Amino acid sequence: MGLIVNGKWVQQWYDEDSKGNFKRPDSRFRNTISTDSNNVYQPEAGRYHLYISLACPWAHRTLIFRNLKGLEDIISVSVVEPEMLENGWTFGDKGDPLYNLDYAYQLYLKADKTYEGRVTVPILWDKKTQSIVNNESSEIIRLFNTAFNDLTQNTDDYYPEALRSDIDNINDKIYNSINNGVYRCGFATTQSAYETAFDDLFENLDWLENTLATQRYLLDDTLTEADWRLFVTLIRFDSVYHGHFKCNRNKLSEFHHISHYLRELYQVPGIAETVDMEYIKTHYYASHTLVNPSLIVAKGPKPQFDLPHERDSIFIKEKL
Ligand SMILES: N[C@@H](CCC(=O)N[C@@H](CS)C(=O)NCC(=O)O)C(=O)O
Repeated sequence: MGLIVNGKWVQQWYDEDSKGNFKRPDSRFRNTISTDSNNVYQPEAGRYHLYISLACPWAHRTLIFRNLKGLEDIISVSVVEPEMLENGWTFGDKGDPLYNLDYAYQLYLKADKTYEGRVTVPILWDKKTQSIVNNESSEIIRLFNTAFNDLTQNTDDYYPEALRSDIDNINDKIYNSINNGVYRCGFATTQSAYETAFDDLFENLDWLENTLATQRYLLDDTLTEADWRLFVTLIRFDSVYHGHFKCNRNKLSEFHHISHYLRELYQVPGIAETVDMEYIKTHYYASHTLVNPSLIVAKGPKPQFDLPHERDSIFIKEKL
């Protein structure tokens, strides 16, 4: 674990404030892909490459959108090693498919030799200019949602115009309390920072359980980006966050409606293959040396996301 300082990789644990609250830094590469004539990054098949970790929930969002939007033949993808230790994300024996680099930080320096800061995934890379287009998942999924539609003819829209402000509002609520909330629990370094994050997380999971009792998705009957952003945290909850990050007031499987909602999303075509629970567990348990110094990977639980769900029957019945 570390960051780039003065063009060099330096080992360092995550940042926190004076009260022991975990601080996630802002992403630095924020370009877009569009047919705008003055935009450097045009939608082209084979031009872009996505570097991800299957463990990282933010990277997971981008892999999901690549599948949902039929971009598998347009944007290539590669997966870093599950463990993230002294050198940060590493490419391992398989190597970096583009430049045969060893570490993701070398890619950041290749894109910008003056880059300073954390080296995070996902990374959307441009093979043509040999630079990073964007390393912020919330923006990459929106690019994937529309930028390549003319190439794929896939016009499925997970951020429809009419729902944008509602999606943005719900994303903010869920990001702070749930997506980043589990990290605020796991990486807190004081009891009070942990307890504040924990209470906030479970208050919002209670709200979610009640919400999903009466509506199928976060934005009523429309499956949107907001659901996929939430999904990546829910799917990791019982296997990782409950134990490793001490989010243990309840298991997610004890929330009836959330569990059925989670199964429904998992069973959408193209999604199950984006989830590799053994890789996910290996990353968290065997990378966070401060949280789990033995690096022993928890053996359970056995995921049950393939079980039937009742979302069709409940919500169709309601509409009759
Ligand atoms: N805001 C970024 C966050 C990405 C992020 O924090 N990724 C984590 C993995 S889950 C990472 O690469 N961390 C490495 C580090 O901070 O050193 C996004 O959504 O893309």
